[in-house]
Amino acid sequence: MVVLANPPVVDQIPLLRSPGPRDSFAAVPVVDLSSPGAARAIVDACERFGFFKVVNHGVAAATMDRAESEAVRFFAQAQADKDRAGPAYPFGYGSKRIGLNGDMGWLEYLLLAVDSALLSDACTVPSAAAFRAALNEYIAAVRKVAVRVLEAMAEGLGIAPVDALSAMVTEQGSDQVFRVNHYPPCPALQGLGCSATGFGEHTDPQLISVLRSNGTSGLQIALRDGAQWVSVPSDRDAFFVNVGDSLQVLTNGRFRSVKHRVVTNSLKSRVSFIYFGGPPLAQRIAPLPELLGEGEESLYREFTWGEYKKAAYKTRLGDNRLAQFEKK
Ligand SMILES: C=C1C[C@]23C[C@@]1(O)CC[C@H]2[C@@]12CC[C@H](O)[C@@](C)(C(=O)O1)[C@H]2[C@@H]3C(=O)O
Ligand SMILES: O=C(O)CCC(=O)C(=O)O
Ligand SMILES: [Fe+2]
Repeated sequence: MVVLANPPVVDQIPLLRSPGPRDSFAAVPVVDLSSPGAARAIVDACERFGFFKVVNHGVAAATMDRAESEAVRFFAQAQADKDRAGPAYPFGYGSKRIGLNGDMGWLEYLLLAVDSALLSDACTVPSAAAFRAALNEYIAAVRKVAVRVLEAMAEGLGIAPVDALSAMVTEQGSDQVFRVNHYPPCPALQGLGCSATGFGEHTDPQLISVLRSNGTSGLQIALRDGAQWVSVPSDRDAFFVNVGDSLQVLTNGRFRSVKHRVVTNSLKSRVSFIYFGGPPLAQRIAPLPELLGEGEESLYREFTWGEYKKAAYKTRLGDNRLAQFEKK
């Protein structure tokens, strides 16, 4: 039997079949955030895919471009300088290792804490004033998008008050995380019919994640409960929203947290920004009463966000983190 070894450069990184043109997800739901139909369209997309694209979001292209070029400048530094911004846990620069339980990907990243609408003062990385200012401008803007999306969800679901969901990510002590990912190209795999895993398959544990990337594709989502992976065509002018595990529980499974992953490109680097909206640690995560039909029970045992986060951070990326909280 012939066993094909990974080329040494991607040793330890799982390989995936390279996406072909037929794997492209042309039907990604697009929500025009300025339209009166946005609330309905968001609920529909969350029920079908747990994922959608947002256009007409009102964030200036200059805000996104500035943050992107500062990030490119950061990652272009010598490895020793970037390492000085590490380790990634609890917050800082990391490379290839994702989480603390053995996951590896072809990427480097900054994992950062957000306090209110700004990078937390406790998070001294990144230290360059221009990069911090650009990220703060971006974070304030993307957080507003997250709030508008969560308000539209509440409206579409018929939940009052309109900030029933958004308040969870804006109130004092909310657990917001911001991540900058850089996936360098992986030319060693060019023409081999496979790609390196950038970020392995997973669901996000929070309520929602709002993602923006440069024009390089790589993001894939799982359709039909993981039976099929499709590539999401990149759009540097739009945001992409993931339903997270906590929102799945708050809606008693009506919205599904979307399984997603990133595959690397052999020639172009991908830079992405992701805002993760999580509630305060003490927030109880349980289905909203308005969403439970008569006699309908929660599908999950009760837990707080702090309990869920602690359990989630003990799991591997691809594990089904919600399974241990499902009622048998
Ligand atoms: C392997 C892991 C990385 C992760 C913590 C975990 O143990 C399981 C959840 C992972 C995830 C996915 C979404 C976000 O990127 C993230 C910051 C999060 O909150 O949960 C990561 C965690 C991480 O990179 O530390
Ligand atoms: O980098 C990306 O495009 C997505 C990464 C992701 O899913 C994550 O950081 O949780
Ligand atoms: Fe994710």
